[in-house]
Amino acid sequence: MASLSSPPANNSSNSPNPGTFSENIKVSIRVKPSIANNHNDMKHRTIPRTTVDASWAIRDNQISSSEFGNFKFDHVFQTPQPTAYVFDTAVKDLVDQVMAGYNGMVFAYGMTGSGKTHSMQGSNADPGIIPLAVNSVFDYIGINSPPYTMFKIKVSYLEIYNEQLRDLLAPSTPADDIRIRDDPKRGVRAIGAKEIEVDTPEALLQVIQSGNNLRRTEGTEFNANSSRSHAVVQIIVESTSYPPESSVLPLSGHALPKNLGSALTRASTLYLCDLAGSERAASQTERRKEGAYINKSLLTLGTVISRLSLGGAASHIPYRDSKLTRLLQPALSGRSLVSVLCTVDFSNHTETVSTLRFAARAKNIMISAKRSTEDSVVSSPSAMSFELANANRLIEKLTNQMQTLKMENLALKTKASTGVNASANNSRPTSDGSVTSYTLQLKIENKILNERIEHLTRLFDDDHLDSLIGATVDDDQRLSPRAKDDESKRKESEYKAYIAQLEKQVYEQSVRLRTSSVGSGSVSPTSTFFPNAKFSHINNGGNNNNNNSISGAGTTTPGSHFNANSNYVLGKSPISSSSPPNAFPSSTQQYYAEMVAQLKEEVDDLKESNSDKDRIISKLKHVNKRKENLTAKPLPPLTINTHSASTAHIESPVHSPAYLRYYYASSNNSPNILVQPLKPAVDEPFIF
Ligand SMILES: Nc1ncnc2c1ncn2[C@@H]1O[C@H](COP(=O)(O)OP(=O)(O)OP(=O)(O)O)[C@@H](O)[C@H]1O
Repeated sequence: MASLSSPPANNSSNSPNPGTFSENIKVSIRVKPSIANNHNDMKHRTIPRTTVDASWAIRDNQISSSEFGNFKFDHVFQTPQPTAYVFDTAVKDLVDQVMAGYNGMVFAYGMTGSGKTHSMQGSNADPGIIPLAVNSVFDYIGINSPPYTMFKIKVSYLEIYNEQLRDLLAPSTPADDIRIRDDPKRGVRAIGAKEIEVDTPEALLQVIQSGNNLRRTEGTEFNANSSRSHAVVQIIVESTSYPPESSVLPLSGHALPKNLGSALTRASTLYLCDLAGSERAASQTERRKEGAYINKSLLTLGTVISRLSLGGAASHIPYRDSKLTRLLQPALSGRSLVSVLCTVDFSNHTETVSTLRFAARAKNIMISAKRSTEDSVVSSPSAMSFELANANRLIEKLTNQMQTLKMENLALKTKASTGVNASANNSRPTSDGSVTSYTLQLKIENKILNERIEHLTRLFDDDHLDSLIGATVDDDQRLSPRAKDDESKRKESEYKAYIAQLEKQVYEQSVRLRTSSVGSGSVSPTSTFFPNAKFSHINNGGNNNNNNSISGAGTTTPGSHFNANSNYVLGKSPISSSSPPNAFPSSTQQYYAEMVAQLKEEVDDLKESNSDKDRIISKLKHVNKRKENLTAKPLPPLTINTHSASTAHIESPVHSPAYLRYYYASSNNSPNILVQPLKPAVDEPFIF
């Protein structure tokens, strides 16, 4: 296996003697899941069958067949290992070594439909080696890079279609303008190909995606989405490492020295290739022509690999026989680290054997990778800004990771506590998930704000207010809350005064009864004597009845005094003038007592309605205050963690379930919102 003759690749040093990295090419096999494992996925029924009957066994990274023998590799991957596992096992170290100044190449090789594009490009659900390598590059810059090292990342993306080079980042560039030449600094490279500098993984992935969109794919008999070209992403890494004295760089706010003296610059390239698949003759002429070119370049690649595997014994390596081998020459020539991923589908034994033989030959190739290095004098001003940029990238990355973890954590908690069964798509954030989530968040925020405005408008609407207060005081007049309050208080004091008056009468009558004889003839109080009157005014002083007249039997007219023409009269004048003392029956005292009790009840009712009003008024004051607060300082936005068509998980700065319930439950169109308060007011999350 690999022997190291240099310090570990990520141990970047400023030693003038660059390390040499000697090892065999790393070769891995990835076995496409069988149709039996994918019976729901008809697109896997693409590989032509052969009649060879052989069964393959996999053990300890060795693939064996009784008919074709044993093949031993660095790794053999099978379902259900995802591409991330393949990457971590077979590619990640190589990417780190490229970051430390070595050239490196990863390519997928195999027959059509066996999973090269699946492995290299992948999908949102199962990202491929290319996007994983991109993230790894920036991880290195943010986390593993040595101090005082600046990185510049550039990318180019070329396609070789029918032996013609095509720039996927500048498709209008004529094929003839892109030439493969020896560059004294970077070795063999495509001159004229566009290189785009990027400083975030997102930007790099976007550039690659724009190239993918231009890549030629066609449906063939063997693969519904077959790559008809070889695609080569080149990530060019330029790094500058400052000498240890850089550590005396003044802190920000102070002037930097004019130059930092001698620094080491390195340039290395990571080649990521998704090759077109070897294939049998197609029925369409166009496909046949493409297939011929594909096969020819793969044949040359096979020959180059075969010759390289002979070591010093091979006299001539035919790099120039195809554009593919010429472009990959720097990576194949033994100076680069190489990891080959061969994809096989056991359902086609002939192609499987052919691929395994290619892989076995590649495994024999010994490489001796050299770390590029060059002394240079670098002036300083950008040093700190690079450090800052690197630190910012790290912060951004860690923040994103934290967000993802929070989302996953919340989704898991929610699932555990509510039994909500998130779909596979929801359980894993997708690359465009944040955009969708952000849009949803804005929509919901918008909805909440609109509803709050409506709610507050309703509360402040005079009609609504009157109906609220009118319901408790039974007042036809549409008064302001304050006027209604005053009115109610006034009535209460009238009642109290009247009760006092009645009590006084009762007292006087009882004194009189004690001192007078009781005559015949009685006046029976009836329930109509004092109906549940709604007194507006009670004559409580200064009138002709000497404060003692009151009448009942029927309703009183609001605002009127008690009517003297009533059926029953209680008062000094009539009693003293026309009735004998016995005009007051013994039951009268009891009656008065009942009347007093009844009036007390009414007073209590009034008090209660008063306190209802107080509550409403204080609520209105509270709402008013909140309205002012809201206008002055809107509530912090809710954070949506995960969502699906029907459920969104939100962290809310508001700790009131009732508040949230109000704002979400009022619309039928709103999704179910699962709210987890930041500082939970309740133990369990609640669902509206
Ligand atoms: N390991 C795997 N796991 C799941 N699906 C796979 C796997 N390998 C391949 N497939 C599926 O098989 C189909 C063909 O794969 P893919 O397009 O990657 O083949 P290819 O080798 O790139 O073919 P071509 O050379 O024609 O471009 C795709 O639908 C892909 O998703």
